[in-house]
Amino acid sequence: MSQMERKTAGVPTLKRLPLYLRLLRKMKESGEEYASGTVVAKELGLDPIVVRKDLAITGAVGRPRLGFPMDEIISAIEEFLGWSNTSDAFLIGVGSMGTALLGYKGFEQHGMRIVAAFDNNPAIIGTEVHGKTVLDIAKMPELARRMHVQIGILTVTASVAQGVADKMIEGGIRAIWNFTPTSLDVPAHVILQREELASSLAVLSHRLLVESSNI
Ligand SMILES: NC(=O)c1ccc[n+]([C@@H]2O[C@H](COP(=O)([O-])OP(=O)(O)OC[C@H]3O[C@@H](n4cnc5c(N)ncnc54)[C@H](O)[C@@H]3O)[C@@H](O)[C@H]2O)c1
Repeated sequence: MSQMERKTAGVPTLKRLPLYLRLLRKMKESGEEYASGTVVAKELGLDPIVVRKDLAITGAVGRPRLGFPMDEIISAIEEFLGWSNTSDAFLIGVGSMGTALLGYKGFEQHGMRIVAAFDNNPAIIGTEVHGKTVLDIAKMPELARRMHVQIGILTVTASVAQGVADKMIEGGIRAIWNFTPTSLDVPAHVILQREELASSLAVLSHRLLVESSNI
């Protein structure tokens, strides 16, 4: 499929697809050969109509009364998310957050491999963190270019985030996963995804507050 033909989906659908994938991989492991939207919806506590629409957008075709052949639906979701080919990523800022992300082995199952980590602190450069030797940030743009790295994970101190993002872009990085609270200014061709634990916590705290006042 060419880039021009590729369908896109809304953010809520994109966020649900990994949940389906995790469940379907588990179902496959336990020997199931077909998956129906109804079963997926029931397992995940979602509306079956929503699940059916989400799965339809991946282009997978269900069989009457059986559902989707397991391998087909799994490949269709992986393909749709761009997870069928693993993309290389650089991580910049090997502090508490960066170290935690470097230690997470699950990213490869989700289409991303952290191939190198960088910092500017001489006490950190050259040390090994979760099996990766931390490199000097000064080498990052040149290495990104040479290795054709497309994804940059930004876990530096907030005040330097823009400058480091500029360096990523200089190195040809096209997608930045921004864990800092800094709003980045980037050219239109660069994809930004901001991760904010405080936003999720706000939802949790508010729901707890409402539930508590209703008891
Ligand atoms: N997204 C979230 O929900 C969330 C949660 C906690 C922290 N954060 C943010 O994540 C970032 C990292 O937090 P942390 O607790 O790991 O901080 P930290 O101080 O432990 O780590 C920051 C790292 O960035 C490095 N660094 C600083 N300037 C640099 C530069 N110019 N080039 C390369 N490396 C540089 C530092 O040497 C350090 O190793 C912060 O911006 C913080 O606000 C985000």
